[in-house]
Amino acid sequence: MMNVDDETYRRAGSAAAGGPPAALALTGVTRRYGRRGAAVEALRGIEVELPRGSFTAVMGPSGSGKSTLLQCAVGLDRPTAGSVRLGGQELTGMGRRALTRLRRERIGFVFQSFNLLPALTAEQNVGLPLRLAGTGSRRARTLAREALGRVGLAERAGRRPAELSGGQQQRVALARALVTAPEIVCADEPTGALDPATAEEMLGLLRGAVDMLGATVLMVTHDPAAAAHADRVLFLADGMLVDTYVCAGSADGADGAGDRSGDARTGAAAHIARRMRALAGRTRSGAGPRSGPGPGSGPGSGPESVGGAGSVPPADGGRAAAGRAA
Ligand SMILES: Nc1ncnc2c1ncn2[C@@H]1O[C@H](COP(=O)(O)OP(=O)(O)OP(=O)(O)O)[C@@H](O)[C@H]1O
Repeated sequence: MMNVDDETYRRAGSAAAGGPPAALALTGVTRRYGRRGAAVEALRGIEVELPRGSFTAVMGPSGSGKSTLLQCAVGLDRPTAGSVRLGGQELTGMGRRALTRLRRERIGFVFQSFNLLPALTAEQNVGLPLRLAGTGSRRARTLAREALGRVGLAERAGRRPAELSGGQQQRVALARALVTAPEIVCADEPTGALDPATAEEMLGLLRGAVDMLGATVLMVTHDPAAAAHADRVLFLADGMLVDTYVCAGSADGADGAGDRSGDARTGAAAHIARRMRALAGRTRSGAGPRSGPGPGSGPGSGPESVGGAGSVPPADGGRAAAGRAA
């Protein structure tokens, strides 16, 4: 395993390189909350592209901007500056209704707390996005059953959430996220409420959605073992993208490419955990979430970079690392 340059991601995802547009592209994304002296810069100049059919994890200390990044990426929040493109379409200028529709039809969501409707059966929950998009009930039912079959819950289609275990509920949520064949699946701590064995099952299903269905997954997690299932891990600190790690099992991992064994993942998880510890140490030692605009004191601007080849050179306030993750 190693931390390699993200050239492959740039090539695979960049419309500028003549290929199809990336599933998702963030350019110079900044999100500032509040005003003047009380302003918090939750994101500062994020540059990232997610190629189609890739699995990207986002990690970082508490308050580093992970949720804000996810929300800006899927049109739930609006960047203060910068561009967010889904399949080449710019989201930042879209109206609220158009964004709601786009999210419903083109983005799948999986949340830590499952977010299933308790009065509906598993099948009805999974079919709901289709029904909202105008699909007829019979067709929605067929597709929902297929999606439930893919997560191993065909037999539970008639159960309500309260009659399912936590892991089963999260599998229903994944089936619901995938049923519209979305351009991106956005997973916010999808294993946060699951025990380790159930979490592994869930991550295997997410990984399978990428490998078998060609889904593009963007997942926020605090868990290095979960992140190790991804192709690439982005590390945020103080609103900046300060490091990236390409997992061994990724087709792009130069060392151990394609090795998705448990051993490879364990090694990747240990490596990711070390980088997180380094980031947490740096954040504790003085670079909390920034107040007010301006470059300078983030973890990426310290005397040494965090973690290796994808890290931030000290002089540029983090923008170079952001560029490398594009
Ligand atoms: N609505 C808001 N108003 C003001 N500040 C906000 C708002 N949302 C987030 N922030 C601030 O932006 C920064 C980034 O927050 P964010 O929730 O994105 O971090 P995070 O990495 O997801 O944290 P955690 O791991 O604790 O969930 C924090 O300093 C937070 O306090």
